[in-house]
Amino acid sequence: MELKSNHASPVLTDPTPLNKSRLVNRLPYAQSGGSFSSGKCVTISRKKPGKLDDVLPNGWLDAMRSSSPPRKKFIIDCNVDVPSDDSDNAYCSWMLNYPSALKSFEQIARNAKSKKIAIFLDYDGTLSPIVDDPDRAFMSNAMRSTVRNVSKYFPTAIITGRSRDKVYELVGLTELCYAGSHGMDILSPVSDSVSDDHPNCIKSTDQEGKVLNLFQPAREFIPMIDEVFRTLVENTNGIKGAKVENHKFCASVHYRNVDEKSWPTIAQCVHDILKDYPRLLLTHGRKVLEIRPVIDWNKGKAVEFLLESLGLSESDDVLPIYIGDDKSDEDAFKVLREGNRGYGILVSSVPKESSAHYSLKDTSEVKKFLKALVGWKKKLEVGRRSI
Ligand SMILES: O=P(O)(O)OC[C@H]1O[C@H](O[C@H]2O[C@H](CO)[C@@H](O)[C@H](O)[C@H]2O)[C@H](O)[C@@H](O)[C@@H]1O
Repeated sequence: MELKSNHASPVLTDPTPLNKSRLVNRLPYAQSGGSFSSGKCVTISRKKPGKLDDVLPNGWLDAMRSSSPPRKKFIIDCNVDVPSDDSDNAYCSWMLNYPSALKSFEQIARNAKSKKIAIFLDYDGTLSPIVDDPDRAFMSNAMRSTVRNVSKYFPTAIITGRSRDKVYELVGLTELCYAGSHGMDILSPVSDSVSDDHPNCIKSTDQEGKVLNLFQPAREFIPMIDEVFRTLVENTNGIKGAKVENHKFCASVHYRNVDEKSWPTIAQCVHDILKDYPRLLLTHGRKVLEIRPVIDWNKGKAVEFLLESLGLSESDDVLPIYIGDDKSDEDAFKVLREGNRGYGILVSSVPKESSAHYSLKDTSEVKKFLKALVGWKKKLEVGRRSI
């Protein structure tokens, strides 16, 4: 499989040649999955959910079980108290590798002093706590006003797995840049550093009529995702608690509210779909299975693209800070760590392997950290003015 990693075309070239089975499929964007008898078109029946006739790949169910462990209530402070149980103990030793961004604030501020900070924020689990109903994952007004203040002092972007429209509806701040569908849908400032004749980049306007760049590297997948979304809705219809979301460039199947006994059925539905769409792949989020295009694009690439759009990619005096809680945020943490360019901050109340540099326990610590950044910057500016 050939991956083109430049901005111009991150799309993976079709991994399977056009074959007969593709011609007989009654879903226009699906491939294979049907039988072909010479010259005759055979209608493919969609499988009824629950028919476990194919073996799920190893690890699917384990990954589903381990995703999004319950949040831990903190009664201890690793720096002060003696850990009270094994899990506290494990968390405290994990924090030696991922120190608290709040407790390390002075150190972060020292390194940021002569640099331009750019802030990248994930939404679910970072700005709004994880809740059972994805449609009710509201951010508090206090968090909203904190993010608004952050954007007064630093270029700020939200990078989320949700659709761009949905996250804008939830955040509602015109001052920010938004990247939806894990970075596959970016609305960013028009900049000289992003070429005008970019095939995946068109001019668009925001809610206030401002001209912006709209970057959608998976544009050609919109009808395919739409088709997959409709099939998933149909096939998971009988599974109590299942919820399917269409994020335009990816689709999500939530199983947080599904009885664990039915998780194999959910997994099978998704597995069956993926067999018919070799240009789509599965990723695991927090109690959610996500189906997205096989393209060389992720939240890390989105950070790089946004830095470029903001005119911040070419200098050493830029310090990007990315805060996120999910597996998909790891791509962004990696970009920052590997390029030795900034700080990844993982939001987690349980130990997790991560490429982040620091950690915060939950959304309330995220708010404290963002407030601390604003307070520090304000002081710095007052200090500079009085010199
Ligand atoms: O990249 P993010 O902003 O973190 O978005 C990732 C997914 O977030 C949402 O699902 C998660 O949050 C829900 C609300 O708290 C929760 O019910 C669900 O279990 C979590 O997986 C969103 O609904 C997904 O579509 C995003 O992909």
